[in-house]
Amino acid sequence: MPSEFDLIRRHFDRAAAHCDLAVGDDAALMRPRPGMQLAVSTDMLVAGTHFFADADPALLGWKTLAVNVSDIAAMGAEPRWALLAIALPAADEGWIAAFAGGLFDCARAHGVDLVGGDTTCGPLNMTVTLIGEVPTGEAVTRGGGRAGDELWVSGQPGLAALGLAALRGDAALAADGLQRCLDALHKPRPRTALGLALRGVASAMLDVSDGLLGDLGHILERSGTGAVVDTAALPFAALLATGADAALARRCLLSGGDDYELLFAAPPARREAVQAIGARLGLPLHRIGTLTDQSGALLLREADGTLQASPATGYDHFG
Ligand SMILES: Nc1ncnc2c1ncn2[C@@H]1O[C@H](COP(=O)(O)OP(=O)(O)OP(=O)(O)O)[C@@H](O)[C@H]1O
Ligand SMILES: Cc1ncc(C[n+]2csc(CCOP(=O)(O)O)c2C)c(N)n1
Ligand SMILES: [Mg+2]
Repeated sequence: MPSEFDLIRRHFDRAAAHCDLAVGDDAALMRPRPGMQLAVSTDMLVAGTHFFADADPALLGWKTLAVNVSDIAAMGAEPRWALLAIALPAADEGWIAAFAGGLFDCARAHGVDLVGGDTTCGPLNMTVTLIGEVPTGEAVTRGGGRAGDELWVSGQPGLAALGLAALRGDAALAADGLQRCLDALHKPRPRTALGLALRGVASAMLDVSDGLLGDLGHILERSGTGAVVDTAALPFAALLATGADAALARRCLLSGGDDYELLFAAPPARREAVQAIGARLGLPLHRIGTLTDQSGALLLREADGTLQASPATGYDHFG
């Protein structure tokens, strides 16, 4: 049976590109580049709550890091250093090797060093702490939105929630649609390049983890604004193309969660700049509404022009 230290050495100790001291000592040593602020975030994944216990370990490794990279991207920061705290029910080396493979794939794709962590025996869960860098004063927070700013969302929110609904037997999807939804659920692609490009363009930003309307509520709260969301501008077509029925597609897109898309506000004068960023990155950016001066009020404008108030509720672990 491998020891805790065998596991760390074999699976989690890899060359780190931009740190003075990584895995193996009591603490890691990193130097932020001059003129940079640190952006620090942590996110935990728990078996049964965030994933099914029999999930593919390589995909789980990817997602464990990706959901944290997404938070750093949402600040307009560059992800740099990660710490991984993991509890494992057993020293299953095949499982751990596959998990580490997926995690390091994501680390390589986003320029992240794994610099430390903690490995214990216990119910399966993992927590990554991710440290990023952003030029001092340039981070994009949730609180900079102003009435009149336009609201945008990247990519295709709703796919992951549809995938989860399918796994639970609550949605019957066409085979290729199901594949696309499961890929979104299991392998989120954090929008790092978009987050960086939106520095100096977006007035407020966050990543959508708990559902579009619920997370929009955080921007409204921190920015002291309201919002009108045009449901006709939301990207339903790709969800309907999976074979999902319209009511489920709407529920998944508006409040499903697990999207890891960026939701941001930008002044109308920056509309062309936003569109140019989307074109350069080959990433659809949807202009889905406007911030208003009615603090906290979230309204949905339907295709026929009618306005209806909507609660800004999203995924709630205790709700
Ligand atoms: N136990 C805690 N102690 C201190 N701060 C916390 C704690 N839990 C959450 N926070 C802070 O509360 C804020 C909101 O946390 P939350 O986890 O909802 O972030 P999020 O980015 O909206 O969601 P996600 O967890 O999906 O990334 C963050 O600033 C986070 O650091
Ligand atoms: C097995 C299983 N059950 C439910 C979900 C959905 N889910 C869990 S937590 C969460 C919000 C983000 O969490 P947090 O705010 O903790 O980052 C979502 C959308 C899933 N992916 N797998
Ligand atoms: Mg977040």
